[in-house]
Amino acid sequence: MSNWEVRISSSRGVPYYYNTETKESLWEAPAGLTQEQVAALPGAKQYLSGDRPAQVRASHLLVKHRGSRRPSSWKEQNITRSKEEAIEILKGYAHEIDGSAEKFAELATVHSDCSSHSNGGDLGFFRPGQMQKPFEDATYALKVGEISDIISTDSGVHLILRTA
Ligand SMILES: O=C(N[C@H](Cc1nc2ccccc2[nH]1)C(=O)O)c1cc2ccccc2s1
Repeated sequence: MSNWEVRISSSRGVPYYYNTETKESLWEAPAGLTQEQVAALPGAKQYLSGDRPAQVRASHLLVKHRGSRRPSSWKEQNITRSKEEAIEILKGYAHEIDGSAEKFAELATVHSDCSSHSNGGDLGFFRPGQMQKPFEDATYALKVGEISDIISTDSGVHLILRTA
């Protein structure tokens, strides 16, 4: 079939159609595709059927490493730890947090390499397409009040607490 897939526009937070072969983008479904064919496109289930709540809210505790997109933070001008070290550090925090939302906010405030540390790690509400994909997927997979396993994005390694 065609090389079309459904993506989300991060600037508009709405779905669009992208042809991976021609690199063409369309706001509306490509002509010539039946309803069934559109529904079967990669990404259609996730972005077209609206099976994800419009927005979620989460806090996170980020530990950056030398491979992070921006290996610097309010805490440390030049972050040189390895990803493996960052994971070990985060495992220690996860153990200390032990499922407590209060402990999560406390440790995020002191230890998170994200500027959201100043608000207990709270990122506020966000919609599909606004945060890095692994972070978004991990958040949507959580129930409200649940804390994620360690997840990795281009920014570093995170623990996520879904709050809404
Ligand atoms: O991207 C941010 N901060 C980056 C680190 C980072 N990378 C992230 C990737 C996914 C989710 C949160 C993330 N925070 C930085 O400080 O280098 C954000 C900070 C804040 C603060 C308040 C609300 C949203 C955001 S998003």
